[in-house]
Parts: sequence; structure tokens; C-alpha cells
Amino acid sequence: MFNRERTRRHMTDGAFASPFPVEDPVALAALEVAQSGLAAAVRALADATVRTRVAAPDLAAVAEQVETLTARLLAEAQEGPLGLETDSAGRLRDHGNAMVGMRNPIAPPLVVTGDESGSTSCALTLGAGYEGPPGYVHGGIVAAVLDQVLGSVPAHLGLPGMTAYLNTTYRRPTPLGAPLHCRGWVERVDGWKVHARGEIRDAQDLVTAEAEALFVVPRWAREHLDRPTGDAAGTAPGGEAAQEPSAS
Ligand SMILES: CCCCCCCCCC(=O)SCCNC(=O)CCNC(=O)[C@H](O)C(C)(C)COP(=O)(O)OP(=O)(O)OC[C@H]1O[C@@H](n2cnc3c(N)ncnc32)[C@H](O)[C@@H]1OP(=O)(O)O
Repeated sequence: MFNRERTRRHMTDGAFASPFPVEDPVALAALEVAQSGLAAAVRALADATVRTRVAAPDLAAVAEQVETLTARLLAEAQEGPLGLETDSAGRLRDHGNAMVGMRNPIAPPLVVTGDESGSTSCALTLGAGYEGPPGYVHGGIVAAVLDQVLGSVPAHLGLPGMTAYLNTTYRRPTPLGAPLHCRGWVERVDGWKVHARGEIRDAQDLVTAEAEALFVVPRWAREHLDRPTGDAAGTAPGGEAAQEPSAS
């Protein structure tokens, strides 16, 4: 089913060709622009909702308007989550993904890049809607960012797997509203298992959080992929041991 191609993109960037043909790519591309625009507008609404200081009557009026808009969208909506869809370029996309989904206003959205060595990178700034400790990013969101950026590591190796564990260490509070940089890299490939590490750095280049994780290609997905590229010796493609990212 999966037509695996070694590209510089993650599944969320359409790294996998879809087995399903697109009937009208031009119309679908226009729809994608509209969907992305809606998500961006609702994302801004969520941020404004957290930060607004307008008075109660105005808030009630806005809530009523938002409820009207919600009903308008639900007039034609699918029952459950999006899962994987074919985009206008004929690639498989997870537009509902909570971290990178193009259609998801909850997603920051992260833009994760990477290469065939399994190194991944993402510049991001998180706003008021992601607050945990006052002024700082919620620890669960920190872990979610690391999960996504480290989870892109196996995808870039052609072994898209699910997180078996993600061990996160919080070194210092991660600031809101300031540029952050998250990186992931492969430590070891062992058959269908990819061990990855990563970190988030703040604008002063200080590590705020780091993680080590195991991603496993689920049994149900293995028949759709090539044989595993690694072996029990734990040699990562293109290197012998852990591949640390180069300094930015
Ligand atoms: C096509 C893939 C789609 C990718 C989507 C991207 C997702 C983005 C990242 C996420 O957020 S994923 C969401 C959070 N993670 C989950 O919900 C995963 C839930 N767990 C599972 O579905 C299964 O437990 C799992 C896929 C991780 C493994 O189950 P399997 O039945 O496919 O494999 P199995 O249990 O036979 O284990 C395979 C190997 O992994 C090892 N393993 C599995 N879980 C482990 C664990 N927790 N710790 C250490 N090792 C583990 C296991 O020992 C074994 O090692 P060996 O091959 O050497 O014998």
C-alpha cells in the first residue's frame, strides 16, 4: 500500500505517495487553501479567546456568533477523525494531526523538516494557548513537540512507527512567545525499532527539554513497508552510533 520514497519530507509533509488517485487536483488544492485558512483563523480566535480583556456582554455576543459558525461547519461534517487523506499532490497527509495538521487549529502548527540520515528540525513559537506554569509552555505540550519531531526521525528513515515510549527530561522552563528550536536524531535502528533522541532549545540556545524515545513500526504496518533497514547491531543508516545534530 505504502509507496515508500526516500524524500526530505515527513509523512505529514506528504512523504508517502497515496494509492488512491485524485479526481480533481485543482479543486482539491483550492479546498486545501480554504481549509488551511479556516484553521489559521480559528487558531487566531483561540489565541484571542485566551488573551481578550473585552467585557462580559461582548464576550456573550461573540460566543453566540461562534456557536452559529460552529453549527454552520457541522452542517456538513464527517463523524470521526480525519486519519490519512490523499492531498492534491497525490500524497498521504494527516491533516488532523494535533501538532502538524494543516486543518487542525489546535496544532501550532509545527513544520518539521529532516533528511535521510534521520535528523529532524523544527523552529516554533508557542503562544498563550499552550501555557502551563505561568509564562511557560505546558509540560505535556513540550512532550508533544518532542514526540512529533522525534517521531519524524523514523519516518525519514522509511520506518514510520508509533511511540512505544518517550522519556522527557525538563531542564528549565520553556518560554512562551519566544523562538524555540526542536531537533531530533537517530540513535540506533534495530529492525522495526528506531531509538531516537532530541531536544528543545530556547532563543539563548539553552536546552529546555530533552527526550529519548523508541518508535516501533506496528505489526499491522510492516507488510506495507520494506524490510527493516537496521539490524540487531544497532547501526543507524549512514553512521555507526548516535548521530548528534550539528550546531545551528
Ligand atoms: C504507519 C505508522 C503510523 C505512524 C503514526 C505517527 C504517530 C506519531 C507519534 C505518536 O504520537 S504515536 C501515539 C502514541 N503511541 C501509541 O499509541 C502506541 C501504542 N502502542 C502500540 O500500538 C504497540 O504497543 C506498538 C506499536 C508500540 C508495538 O506493538 P507491536 O505489536 O506492533 O509490536 P510488539 O509488541 O511485537 O513489539 C515489537 C518490538 O518492540 C518492542 N517494544 C514494544 N513496546 C515497547 C516498549 N514500550 N518498550 C520497549 N520495547 C518495546 C518489543 O519488545 C519488540 O521488541 P523485539 O522485536 O526486539 O522483540
